[in-house]
Amino acid sequence: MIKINIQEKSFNEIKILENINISLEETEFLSIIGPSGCGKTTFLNIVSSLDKNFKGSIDLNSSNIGFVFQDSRLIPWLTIKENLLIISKQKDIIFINELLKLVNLENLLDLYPKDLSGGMARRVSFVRAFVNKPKLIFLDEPFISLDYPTATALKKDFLELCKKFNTTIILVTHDLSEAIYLSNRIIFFSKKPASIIFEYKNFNNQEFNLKKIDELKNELLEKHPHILEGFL
Ligand SMILES: Nc1ncnc2c1ncn2[C@@H]1O[C@H](COP(=O)(O)OP(=O)(O)OP(=O)(O)O)[C@@H](O)[C@H]1O
Repeated sequence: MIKINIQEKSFNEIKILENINISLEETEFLSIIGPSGCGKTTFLNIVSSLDKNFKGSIDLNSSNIGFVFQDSRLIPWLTIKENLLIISKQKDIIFINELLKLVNLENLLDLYPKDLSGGMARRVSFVRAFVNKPKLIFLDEPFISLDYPTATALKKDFLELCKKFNTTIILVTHDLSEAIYLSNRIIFFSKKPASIIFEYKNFNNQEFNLKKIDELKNELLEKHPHILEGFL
């Protein structure tokens, strides 16, 4: 069980987050959605212990965590193999090869990041998050600026990896359709100072079906129009 209790986070006496209490079961996939600038990245920085300057407490139940960011953050002078090995605690090239195979990247090991397309580099950054078999992965808008087919294929493969390794996920996104497709729980933040305004849980989104996702989205927005507060 992961326990997040953020009573308050401020920058220069401006309150950014308040009263955010979340308990997360293992293997849950939680999406956090909220208006631009409301404090989602600030939240992720606190929860992932990058930022310890806040009132409250975080209990992750594990220190083995992975990250995926908006950009790939691969080290340009290292090959893909070296980029993955450098963060691998076990230096386990067999496991890395297996991961790359799962996302159809097995032929890239000796290439450099500059040799990859943006979509392939982002794929590698997803693989990198799994290299140490983390209990928990944090993702900050990881599908942003990818074209639709590339993002869709990557989302499918990512869900497979999450299932295979029983990983708990916290994803920050602007995109409600993406959150509905990927997660089994969505928490909506208000505009700044962000607090939880709504939570949506256990919806049936097992298969990728655009029509179904749109229906769920429209139903949600019709029943709970206040979740759009701050977006408009
Ligand atoms: N280091 C900092 N010092 C001062 N203010 C900051 C700092 N980091 C973030 N902020 C402010 O905190 C607020 C929330 O920023 P944050 O990046 O967490 O929002 P966000 O919801 O992730 O935004 P976006 O959706 O645009 O990515 C913003 O007003 C931002 O200017």
